[in-house]
Order: sequence, then structure tokens, then C-alpha cells
Amino acid sequence: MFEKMKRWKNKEEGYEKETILQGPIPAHVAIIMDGNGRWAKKRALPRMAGHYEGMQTVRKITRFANELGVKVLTLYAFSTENWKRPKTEVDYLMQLPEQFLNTFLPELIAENVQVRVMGHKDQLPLHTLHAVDKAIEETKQNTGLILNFALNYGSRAEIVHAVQKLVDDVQNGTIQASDVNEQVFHSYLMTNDLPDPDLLIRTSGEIRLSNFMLWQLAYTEFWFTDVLWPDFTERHFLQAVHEFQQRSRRFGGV
Ligand SMILES: CC(C)Oc1ccc(CN(CCC(N)=O)C(=O)c2cnn(Cc3ccccc3)c2-c2ccc3sccc3c2)cc1
Repeated sequence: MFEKMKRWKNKEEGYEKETILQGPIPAHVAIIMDGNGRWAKKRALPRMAGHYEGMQTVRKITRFANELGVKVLTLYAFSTENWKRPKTEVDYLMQLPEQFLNTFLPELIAENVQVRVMGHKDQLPLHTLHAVDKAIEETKQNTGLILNFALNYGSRAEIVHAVQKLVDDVQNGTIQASDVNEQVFHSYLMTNDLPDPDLLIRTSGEIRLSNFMLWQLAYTEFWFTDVLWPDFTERHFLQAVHEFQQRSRRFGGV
């Protein structure tokens, strides 16, 4: 009994922030944020309540990742195509970024966070686009955590677009076909000035990549959890980082 208790205690201790800070902190964490709708349904709430709670979790985890010393946090708001959603929900979703930035931008600036967008922001409604461009502009000098939102992002489209640009450059003589290697190819991707993710987290029990960063995740540790995104806490984030530390220790070993 005592042994069991001790093991359980150690398990608990494994996730203390102080313990985690003694090990390697993943420089780039990518999160597929999934489960807002299910969270709302479980509580017989409208789906928008799930998105609102999901946005609160974005705020909480951004703050915590920055505290831990994570360098890049890439967030993919995994959402089925908007055309499948009722108009009220799409309208709500499109105003959520402004609400998020209006209340959180001052804190992001104070925390030296740099807001970035990866993907096609031009398809956002003008009012959303203005809020996003303002946040990018007002934080681009910051040198702390890079908060990178994947918007209207698809990895295969990103790779095809990189190939198209590469072919153009070979044809117009900018580079020789023989010069092309993995580093050159990476420079044509949207993440060309970011390190590959060290840790990928996906919530709500889905075990899929959903066309997300397929090239960049080649050597990334994956951590899946049944926890729904609105229920995701700093403690879950610590569990994922602890797991990452356990694995990278083995990676170092033979
Ligand atoms: C710089 C950043 C703050 O600005 C933007 C951020 C995102 C978008 C694109 N966007 C909303 C519009 C759309 N494409 O549906 C989504 O990707 C999308 C789809 N579901 N959810 C709900 C959700 C909320 C929280 C977690 C997962 C999903 C979101 C969504 C809406 C508002 C916020 S705020 C922080 C995250 C977030 C996510 C546009 C601008």
C-alpha cells in the first residue's frame, strides 16, 4: 500500500512546475485545440459557449507557456469548414478574435508576446482582419513568446504552394534544381523562420493530424488527451511537457 501511495505521490510530483522547470522545455509547442462543441453539448449549452470557454483556455495556456519559457506556441483552432456551421455560429466566431484581442492585447504587449498568423488571413471579414493586423503590428517588435495562430491553414496546400514557388525559382534561374535540399525546401514554407514543433498536443480524444504541419512534425513528440479544449488546464500542459521530457531523455539514451 505504502509503495503504491509513494508511486502515486511521485506521479503527482512529476507535474509540479518547479520539477518541470528542471528539465528541457520544448522550444516550440503546437496545439490542435479540439472539443469546444462537445464541451458545450455535454452541458446542454449553445456551441458558442464552448468557443468562448475555448478562448479563455487560449488566454490561460498562452500566459502559462510564456511563464515556462516556451519560445513558440502554434495554435490550430481545429474547426470543420465554416460552411457546415449555422450562420449565427460563424458570425460569433468571426467576432471572437476581436473580443480576444481587445481584452488580451494589452497583456500580450506587457508580456512581450509577438502575435503572428500562419495561413490565409485575407479570407477573414474586414473587421476581424483589422483586429488581427493591429495585433501583429503592435507586437512585431516583441521578443518573448511567439503566439502563432494557424488561420485557414492546410498543410498540403502549404507544401504544394512551396513547390510552385520553388519551380518558378528554378525556371527563372534564382536557384538550380541541384541546390534543392530539405533546408532550401523548408525556406519556402510558411514556418520558414520558426523551428519545427518539439511537442504536439491534441485535445478531445481525436488521434489525427487533420492536415496540420505535415512537413514540420516529422520529428515531433505527440501527446493526445481526451480532455476537451475548454477543460484543458496548466496541469494538463505540465503533464504533456513532463511526457516530452521523459521521451527526450530516452531519445538521448541508446
Ligand atoms: C490573432 C487571433 C486572436 O485572431 C484570430 C484567431 C482565430 C481566427 C480564425 N478562427 C475564427 C474564425 C474561423 N475561421 O472560424 C478560428 O480559427 C476559429 C475556429 N473556431 N474557433 C473557436 C475556438 C476558440 C478557441 C479555441 C479553439 C477554437 C476559432 C477561434 C476564434 C477566435 C479565437 S481567439 C483565439 C483563438 C481563437 C479561435 C481568426 C483570428
